[in-house]
Amino acid sequence: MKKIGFIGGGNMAAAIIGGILSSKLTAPSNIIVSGPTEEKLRKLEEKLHVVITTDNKEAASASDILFLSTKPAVYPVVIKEIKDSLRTDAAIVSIAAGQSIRQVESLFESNIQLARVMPNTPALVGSAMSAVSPNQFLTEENLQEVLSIFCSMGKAEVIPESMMDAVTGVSGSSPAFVYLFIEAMADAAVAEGMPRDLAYEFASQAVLGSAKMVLETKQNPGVLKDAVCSPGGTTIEGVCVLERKGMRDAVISAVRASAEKSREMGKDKKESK
Ligand SMILES: NC(=O)C1=CN([C@@H]2O[C@H](COP(=O)(O)OP(=O)(O)OC[C@H]3O[C@@H](n4cnc5c(N)ncnc54)[C@H](O)[C@@H]3O)[C@@H](O)[C@H]2O)C=CC1
Ligand SMILES: O=C(O)[C@@H]1CCC=N1
Repeated sequence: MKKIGFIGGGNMAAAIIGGILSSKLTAPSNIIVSGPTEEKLRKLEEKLHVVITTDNKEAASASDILFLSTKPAVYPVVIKEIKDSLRTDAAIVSIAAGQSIRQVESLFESNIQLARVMPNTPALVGSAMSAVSPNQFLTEENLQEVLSIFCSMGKAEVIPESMMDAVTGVSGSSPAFVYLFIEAMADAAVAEGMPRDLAYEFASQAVLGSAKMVLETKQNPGVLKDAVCSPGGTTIEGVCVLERKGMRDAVISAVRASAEKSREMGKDKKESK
């Protein structure tokens, strides 16, 4: 069984590990996580029963598939630390926003097998949307391994790297936008007298069901929207308010701002000067 390592055991690593374990892709004993804070790692160990270490090199040398799951700013430090400890055929999975394949390759200073991936936190509940871009050295076998990991926790598509900034906005960051939407809908229901827990259940199930309608009926969202708006009814009143308040413009601007930030982070330092 392949060993899977994580350099950095934060939110996204925990979501991916949770996804891998719930789908029973591998046993917790085949997963090793490294990080600087022993106390934080102990919590992961207690919850997920994975192997932990404060030594990044130990995690790197033990792994066939190694996730770089620290913040992008820490990449230069951790890559310098681990680059001489990699297994010969190891595949590196970089999940950092805005870190291009070229940037990561140049930090390793060798022909590493690399997949740039943008997952999202719904991995934890088996509903991730992940995008995978392989570099030229990633073998077909390792690409399939990486895809099987991300398919075990939701959907995954191989995409050209040029689409990665758009992906970062539309699926990497967008869960936060959707949570804002759910929270706001629930606040409104509470204001109308609904208990808070019931309000979250109703708002979340409505979002889940609507998303399933788009995915499963494959109808245009505009057609599905029209079917909810009875003539002279309740829904069109709400739709008119959202249009007046610029909801579409706000959402488009938010997704594009995330994509733009990713693009900016991906520029080489000398390019951005
Ligand atoms: N949170 C999300 O929804 C998503 C995050 N990502 C990417 O995942 C990466 C991690 O993001 P989060 O989990 O949100 O951040 P986080 O802050 O929760 O996790 C980062 C982890 O790295 C650890 N770390 C810091 N310095 C380290 C070092 N020198 N060696 C080893 N570990 C170190 C920290 O202790 C922390 O546990 C980022 O690159 C981000 O762009 C990608 C897609 C979605
Ligand atoms: O906020 C971030 O930078 C990360 C990447 C996508 C989602 N979270």
